Amino acid sequence: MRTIGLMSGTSLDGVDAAWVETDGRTIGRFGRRLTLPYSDDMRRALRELLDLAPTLDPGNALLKTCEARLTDHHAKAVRALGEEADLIGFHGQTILHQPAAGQPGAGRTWQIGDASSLAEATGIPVAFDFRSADVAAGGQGAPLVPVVHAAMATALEKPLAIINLGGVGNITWIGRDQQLIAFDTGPANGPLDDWLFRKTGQAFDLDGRLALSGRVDPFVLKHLSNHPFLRIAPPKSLDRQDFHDAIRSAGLEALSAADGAATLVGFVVHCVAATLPHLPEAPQQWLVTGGGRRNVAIMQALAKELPAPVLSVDDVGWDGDALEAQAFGVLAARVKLGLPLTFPGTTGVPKPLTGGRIVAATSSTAAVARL
Ligand SMILES: Nc1ncnc2c1ncn2[C@@H]1O[C@H](COP(=O)(O)OP(=O)(O)OP(=O)(O)O)[C@@H](O)[C@H]1O
Ligand SMILES: CC(=O)N[C@H]1[C@@H]2OC[C@@H](O2)[C@@H](O)[C@@H]1O[C@H](C)C(=O)O
Repeated sequence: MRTIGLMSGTSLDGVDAAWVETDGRTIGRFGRRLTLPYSDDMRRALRELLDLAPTLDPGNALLKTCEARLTDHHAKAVRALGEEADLIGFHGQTILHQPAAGQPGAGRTWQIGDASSLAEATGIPVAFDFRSADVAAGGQGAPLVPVVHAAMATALEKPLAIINLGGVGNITWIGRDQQLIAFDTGPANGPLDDWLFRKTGQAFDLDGRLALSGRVDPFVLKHLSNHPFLRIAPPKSLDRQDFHDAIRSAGLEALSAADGAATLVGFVVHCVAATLPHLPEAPQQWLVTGGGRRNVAIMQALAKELPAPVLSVDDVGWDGDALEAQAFGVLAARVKLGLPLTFPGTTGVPKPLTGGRIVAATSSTAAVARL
């Protein structure tokens, strides 16, 4: 199947799009990929939505405008890619994530984006709503990408850890017998980006330069490191805003911009190291993906903290900028083929679970024609 995966992650930096040929279990070929960044205005509107999301009415005007703009931005990304495809995997933008572990029907996860409009705009069927069946079954609804990591890592030595450092961090651990364990590690670039924006007006700490010029404050780091999330056994997942209050009250505000950035980097890395007690066996190597792998301060601190070599996924031939988008291309194929998306070891569902829905351009065209 020729698919286009589309991901708009928690860092709100833009839409990643990637072309993949796949049968859902294996990858035939990766094709073109691109990122279509959001304007500052769009990023501001999305961030506002995240703050409002817990009490947001589905008919809210800002929500509707944002959703339409977001969908349009995804359609532009597909057009810019300029590739033919049989299916699009459209993650949408998570604005709220509140799973209720082990309680079927009690949690919720909310990704905005209008799949029918995207199918209409592109003429390609769209797989979407990847997380809600899992949450409805009492799973965490995240992470979803681990099954794709496992498909890509067949030739690599195990046990292996893949760390994704986006707005939030997550880990995929693959054992010698292909056992899969995955969960969110803690905040990653989200709080760091917010700090940089507040203190310097920059969207993020380019290459970690500011953090490298600062010093970790041991008291603030200790305070943050006591967060109970880190001790909870997996499965576990996070909303981008989950650590917001903890970070606000940790004493960060008294620090300089550079020391605050260094301390937040220290915390991101501590969260990764804190996964070790939750893993059946220490990884032989750690592969880092997501934008955080470009932050030199993060990569240096990871290499110091972790007991095995730390590499970027690009070092084993993967594309760390495209990986999540590629994964949603593969997951789209899995939706179409009725293959499971989530597993007891990834989201805590009792047994492997299918998910997602597909909408085709023709159905919505027919619906429009009937009006
Ligand atoms: N050159 C760089 N130097 C430092 N940090 C960078 C660099 N490039 C990207 N980043 C960081 O990576 C972030 C984007 O990462 P990524 O695209 O993996 O996140 P995402 O996919 O939106 O999030 P998630 O995986 O949580 O859904 C940026 O917000 C920024 O903080
Ligand atoms: C609810 C949600 O959108 N979660 C994201 C977020 O960003 C990183 C981490 O938190 C991960 O659990 C997940 O994304 C990746 C793509 C996943 O599901 O594998």
